[in-house]
Amino acid sequence: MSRVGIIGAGTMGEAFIAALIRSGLQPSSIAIVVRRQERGQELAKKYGVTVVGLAETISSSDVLLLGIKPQGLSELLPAIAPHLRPQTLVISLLAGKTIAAISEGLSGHTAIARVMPNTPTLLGKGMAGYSLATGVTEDQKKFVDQLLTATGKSLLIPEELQNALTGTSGSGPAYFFRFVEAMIDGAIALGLSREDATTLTVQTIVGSAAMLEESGDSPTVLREKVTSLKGATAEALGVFNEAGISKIVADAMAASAKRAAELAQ
Ligand SMILES: NC(=O)C1=CN([C@@H]2O[C@H](COP(=O)(O)OP(=O)(O)OC[C@H]3O[C@@H](n4cnc5c(N)ncnc54)[C@H](OP(=O)(O)O)[C@@H]3O)[C@@H](O)[C@H]2O)C=CC1
Ligand SMILES: O=C(O)[C@@H]1CCC=N1
Repeated sequence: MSRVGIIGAGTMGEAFIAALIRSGLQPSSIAIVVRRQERGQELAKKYGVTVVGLAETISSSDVLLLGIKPQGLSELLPAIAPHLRPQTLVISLLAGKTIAAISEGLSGHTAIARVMPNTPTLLGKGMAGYSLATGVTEDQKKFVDQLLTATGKSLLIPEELQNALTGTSGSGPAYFFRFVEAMIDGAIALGLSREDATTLTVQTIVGSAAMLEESGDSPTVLREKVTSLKGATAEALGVFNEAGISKIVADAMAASAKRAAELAQ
C-alpha cells in the first residue's frame, strides 16, 4: 500500500485527497503538509488524513504530490531534495513547471509525473492530462492511472502539449463559469430576478452539458437542433458570430497557454 504525502492542500490538493480516498487509499496513508494549521485541522477532520512536518512527510512517502502555486516551487524544491528517496514518485500539479526543472531542483530525480487537472476533480468529474518522466516505473504509472481515474477522465500527453492542455481543460471550467455569469446578467437585463436568472441559466448549462455527454451528437448537431430557421436562436448566434466568438475563445485559450509557459520561469 502506497503512502502519499501532499505538500500544499488548497483547492487542487483537497480534490486529490478526495480522489486518493475514492481510489481506495486509506486516509491514514495520506500525510499533508500545510502552512496554516487551521487548514490542516479542517482537512484532518473532513478526510481523516494526518498533518505531518515537511521532512517526515517526504522521507516516509512513496508518492509525493505537489499542490502549491508554481511561484513557490523554486523555494520548496531545495527543502524537499535532501529528504527525497530515489524511488519516491513525485506528482506535480503545477501549471507550467516542466519535468526537467523539477528534476533539476530535486538533484536529478527521475520519477516524476506532471499532471494538469481541473476543478471538477472535486466531484470526480475532472479532466486531467499527464506526462511521465523516464524514471517512472510500470507500478508508478499504474498508480497514476488509478488515481486519475478517480479524478474523472485522463489523457497521457507529450509534455510539450501540457500548456495547450492548461489553456483547454485546466482553465476551461473558468471559461464556462464566466459565460454563466454573463448569461445571468443578460437574463436580469431582460427583466428576470437574479434568483430566477440563476436557476434558468444553471439548469440550461447542466442540461446542455449532459446532452454533450449522453446524446452521441456533436456540438454542431446539438446547436443546429436548437436553431430554427429564421427563429430566435439564429438571431442570438448571429450576435456571437458578428462579435467573432471563435476568435475570442481561441485568443483566450492561447493567453492561458502562454501564461502557463511563462510560469515555467
Ligand atoms: N485551481 C485550478 O483550477 C488548477 C490548479 N492547478 C495547479 O494546482 C496548484 C495549486 O492550485 P490551487 O489549488 O488552485 O491553489 P491554492 O492556493 O488553493 O492551494 C495552494 C495551497 O498550497 C499551500 N502552500 C503554499 N506554499 C506551501 C508550502 N511551502 N508548504 C505547504 N503548503 C503550502 C497554500 O497554503 P495557504 O492556504 O497558506 O496559502 C494553499 O493551501 C497550482 O500550482 C496550479 O497551477 C492545476 C490545474 C487546475
Ligand atoms: O490559473 C492557473 O494558473 C491554474 C492552471 C489552470 C487552472 N488554474
